Amino acid sequence: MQIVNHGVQKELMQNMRNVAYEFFKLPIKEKDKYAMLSNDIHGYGHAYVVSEDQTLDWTDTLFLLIYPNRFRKLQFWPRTPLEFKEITEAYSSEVKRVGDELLSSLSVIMGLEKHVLVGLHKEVLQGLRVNYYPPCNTPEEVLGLSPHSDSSTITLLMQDDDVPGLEIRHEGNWVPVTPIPNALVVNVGDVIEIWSNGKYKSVEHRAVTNKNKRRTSYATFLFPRDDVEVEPFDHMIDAQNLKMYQKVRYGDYLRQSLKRKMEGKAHTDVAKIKELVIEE
Ligand SMILES: O=C(O)CCC(=O)C(=O)O
Ligand SMILES: [Fe+2]
Repeated sequence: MQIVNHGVQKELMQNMRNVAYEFFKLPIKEKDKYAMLSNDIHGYGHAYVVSEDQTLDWTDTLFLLIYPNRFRKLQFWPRTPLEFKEITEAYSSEVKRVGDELLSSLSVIMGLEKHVLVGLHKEVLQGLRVNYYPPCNTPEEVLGLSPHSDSSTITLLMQDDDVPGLEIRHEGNWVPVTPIPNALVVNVGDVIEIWSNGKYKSVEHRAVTNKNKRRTSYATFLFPRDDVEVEPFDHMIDAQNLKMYQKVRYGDYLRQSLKRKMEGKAHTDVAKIKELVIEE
């Protein structure tokens, strides 16, 4: 879904776009000062290696853990432009407010008290991934971001207003998510899929490239702490809806799925119960 009237000021959204673009415009040498280390998720990085033919996705990314504050690794936060930190903090705190509200509503929709879902995270972790897709001469030959679902609980995504690119898989087809100016796109992530025993499916999506225009997207992921054990809620399981997912430690699940990222939803197999024994 896309949400509007979320209360995040459009000036703040635009400032976030501006500082991110200032960063991606820097020479590679400057950006590489924040380069992601091979065993880490923080910092500036290039695309994931995707398909068997080793095609790279047409994107540069910057990933930062924002909350809880103690998880920040400030050495990976761009110092150019100067306002980057301040604006990223202001933007993220606003998105956090909207995210908390969404988690409360989801909790109620899933038949739980308002605060239960947030509580189950132990702490809600919030990460920001900025994806920068330069214009691409051959958009039919390369993807911006290969098909995947997010390993988060939910994702709140800001798109550029004037350049489409995001597509979701619906009934076997790729359907563009046409940007609504200043809306936030909300994706159901894998954690909701597991908790709901598959009733609310994480959405498979991808980003395509554009021949003439650059595009940037800003994905805020909300997810549980590593030590949280995620499994379907008892009240979502019955004789008609057998338990489809086994208990997984979230940290293990996340690491597994980052390794296999971008093969559609293949990484969710880690949590799926392989053989369902149906008792008469
Ligand atoms: O660029 C987009 O719209 C999609 C980004 C995305 O799916 C992600 O960062 O997980
Ligand atoms: Fe995504």
